[in-house]
Amino acid sequence: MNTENITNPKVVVKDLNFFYGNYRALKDINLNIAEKMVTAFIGPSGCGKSTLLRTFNRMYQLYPKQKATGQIILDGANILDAKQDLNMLRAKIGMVFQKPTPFPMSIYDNIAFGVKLYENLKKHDMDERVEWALKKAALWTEVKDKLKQSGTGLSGGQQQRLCIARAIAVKPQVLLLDEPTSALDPISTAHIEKLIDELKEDFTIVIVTHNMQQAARVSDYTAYMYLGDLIEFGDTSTVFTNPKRKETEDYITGRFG
Ligand SMILES: Nc1ncnc2c1ncn2[C@@H]1O[C@H](COP(=O)(O)OP(=O)(O)OP(=O)(O)O)[C@@H](O)[C@H]1O
Repeated sequence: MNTENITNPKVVVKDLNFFYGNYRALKDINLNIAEKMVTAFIGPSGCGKSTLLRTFNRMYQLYPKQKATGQIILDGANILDAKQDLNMLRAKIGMVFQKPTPFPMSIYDNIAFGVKLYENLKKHDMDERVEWALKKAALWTEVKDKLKQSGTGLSGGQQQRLCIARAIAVKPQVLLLDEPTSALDPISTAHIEKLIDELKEDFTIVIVTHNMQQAARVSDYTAYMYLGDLIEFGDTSTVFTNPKRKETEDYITGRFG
């Protein structure tokens, strides 16, 4: 049911369970993530959206009591496998958080820092990469004359675009966005939504959002979750206009949640 219409998925989630200690926060999730499309995870608070997103780059690895079972397959390999190199994984799967988190360094270095972890570029090539990432993140014209200034001096919306530029600078295949606009004003939010639409030309995007209008605007596919279960998954227009499950309909029409 959760894989229909996605014939060539970028990421395949198979029988995924997630545990915080003894608490099972994700229950037998099966899901295909379409390549170079936007997939949104929606559902009421605590349903497991962020937990699911974070399994994709093994964020939970930092916490000994957290555990995932099942498979998440990227490029034919299970990224949950103990043998998976986490640095390589995070180069392939980038993440942007809810609150803009620029490093306390210059705009230029915010971008170059991550690239240096993976590639040994000459100054000219690094300059080009920084410009490329800032252009992709629709921030270049605003910052090109102040690349040496601190990233923390930018506005909230600009900081979030800097974080997106930082994530894409290492040329990941998948970009995870965890409520990327919830700390932003409506104009900055519109800017980021437009950007998401442009970025899917190059990247596979997965977004967690509390805002259903946002999910409807930016995503191609939507997954509705409740209490750790994936209740419904499908193309966004169907999920929003003609959901198969009553629980989904109650949530998206605001009768619940
Ligand atoms: N560090 C943790 N330790 C124990 N339980 C946790 C932890 N983080 C999340 N949980 C629990 O796991 C479940 C899923 O949480 P998660 O944050 O993934 O939900 P969410 O849908 O993203 O919620 P929200 O929309 O409020 O951010 C919730 O019941 C939550 O209380």
